[in-house]
Amino acid sequence: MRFGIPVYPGSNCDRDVGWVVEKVLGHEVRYLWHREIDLSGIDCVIIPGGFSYGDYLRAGAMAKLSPVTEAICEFAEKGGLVMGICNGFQILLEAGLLPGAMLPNKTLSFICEFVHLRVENNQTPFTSLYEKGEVIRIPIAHAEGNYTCSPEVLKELEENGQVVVRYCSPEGEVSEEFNPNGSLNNIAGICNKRGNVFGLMPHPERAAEAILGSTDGYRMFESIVKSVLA
Ligand SMILES: NC(=O)CC[C@H](N)C(=O)O
Repeated sequence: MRFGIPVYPGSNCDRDVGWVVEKVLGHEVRYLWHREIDLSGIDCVIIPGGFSYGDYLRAGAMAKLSPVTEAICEFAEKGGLVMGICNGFQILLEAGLLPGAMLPNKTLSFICEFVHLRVENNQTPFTSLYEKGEVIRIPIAHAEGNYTCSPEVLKELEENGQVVVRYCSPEGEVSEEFNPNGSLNNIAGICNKRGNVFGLMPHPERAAEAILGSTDGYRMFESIVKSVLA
């Protein structure tokens, strides 16, 4: 299958995601410069992390206006699979493909560390190869990962199972102590109602090979392949 990876001025994880897709997963990649509008032949879009447009205004606020983002919105509208990692998640929020917004981390600092996540929903195309309730270890690296939304949206996210991964302790306990950035309800990643758009702050591509210290992120890529080729 073929993955599309948009590249905005300031993206910096595009090649990391491309490496995992091509060299580890063994599938095809097409890099999509931010002016690209043709997504034909692409089975899944992965919006990579980084600092698109220097994170000016707000992270993702300017990338929302790029031609490729409009094309990604149309792709998602048609049911195409879209995963946004870190800055990619921020762009999905700004573009309105996912509800809510990001605030600066509660620490008011950039955080780069391994965290634990509890898989809350394994009925998505991105998480089907995990167990429900499984605890995985994946790194975060961001300054604006403090997810927020209205009480109504939060209720809806929780009731619909749209909270896909949550920050937790190594044993799976969800509490303020194990919330690195202040995110509402320890939310680390959410999907849309339809389930074809998924955004998360942690970086699965940085936990996809043993040499990186964890392979827990790899099954997200494998889950996508399974759902597209099944
Ligand atoms: N690795 C990333 O994508 C993080 C950068 C992100 N723009 C931030 O909040 O700092």
